[in-house]
Amino acid sequence: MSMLSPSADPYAVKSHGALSLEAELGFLKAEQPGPDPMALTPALLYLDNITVSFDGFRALNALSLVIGEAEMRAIIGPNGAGKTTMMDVITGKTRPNQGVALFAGTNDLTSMDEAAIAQLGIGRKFQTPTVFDMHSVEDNILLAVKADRRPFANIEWNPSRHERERVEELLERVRLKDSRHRRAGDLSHGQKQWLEIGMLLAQEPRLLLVDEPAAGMTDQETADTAVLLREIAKTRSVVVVEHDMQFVRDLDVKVTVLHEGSVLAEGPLDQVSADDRVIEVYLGR
Ligand SMILES: Nc1ncnc2c1ncn2[C@@H]1O[C@H](COP(=O)(O)OP(=O)(O)OP(=O)(O)O)[C@@H](O)[C@H]1O
Repeated sequence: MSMLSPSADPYAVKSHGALSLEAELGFLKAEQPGPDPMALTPALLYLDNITVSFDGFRALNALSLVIGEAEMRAIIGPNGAGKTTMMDVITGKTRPNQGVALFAGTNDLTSMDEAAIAQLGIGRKFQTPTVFDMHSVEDNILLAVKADRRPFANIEWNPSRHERERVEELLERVRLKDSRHRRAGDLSHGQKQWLEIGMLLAQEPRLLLVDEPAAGMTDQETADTAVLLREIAKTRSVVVVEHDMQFVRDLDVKVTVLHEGSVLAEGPLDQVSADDRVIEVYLGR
């Protein structure tokens, strides 16, 4: 069986869905020696040779990254490494100067606007939670369930049975069932983060981008968030940018280290944290 891998990915990702397109585009690489057990999923997100320049400064420099279906990946790296810029490219906020960004095989993210990319099923959670403080937890989730991505979706306020069931599922999933009647503004910081994750899940994203979820959380909330994201990643792909190394350890997933706009190292946390280059530019500081 043919194996594919982007130029900077040492892992052999089985990329069945994107095979013919990548072959057409000329990305077919040589046979890899053997499958990597951490990467036996079809590619959902495929970035290759992405460069973003701001007035000549390369915030991303020939960045390549592949995320599989239902894979969670942690992205770490020093300030200014390009983590936010990478998320901005994936969500269409920033256009790369060069490179390929494909989603689910055939969707060229570099030619789509932010709304169209969200519609494809890419959800983004920023560091600061944005929930409707004056509304109850339950109503926040219901509003998100109502914000159906399909055109001509029902805009009646009275929730249907299906919508009620969905709200229950989501409240359960993000551990907020007991807080359903509380004002969102009265939740703890960690609970607000979970509420926003629940609102994003209401949109059924195939890929969830999460920016520093553990920042400002208590130790218990941080540990619970790792469990929550691991549950979510059973059925969806998740990319988590994080500086909290204990949280990254709890996620227990493949880690990509960015530095100066490129991938510096990739692999299990124990492996990358023993890498001299990673220690020098990030962990050893
Ligand atoms: N709009 C912009 N104009 C000019 N330079 C920018 C712009 N956006 C980002 N940069 C620069 O690009 C580099 C990468 O920034 P980016 O925010 O992507 O890094 P980061 O890894 O997310 O950092 P942090 O961990 O601090 O959030 C930085 O040097 C930043 O100053």
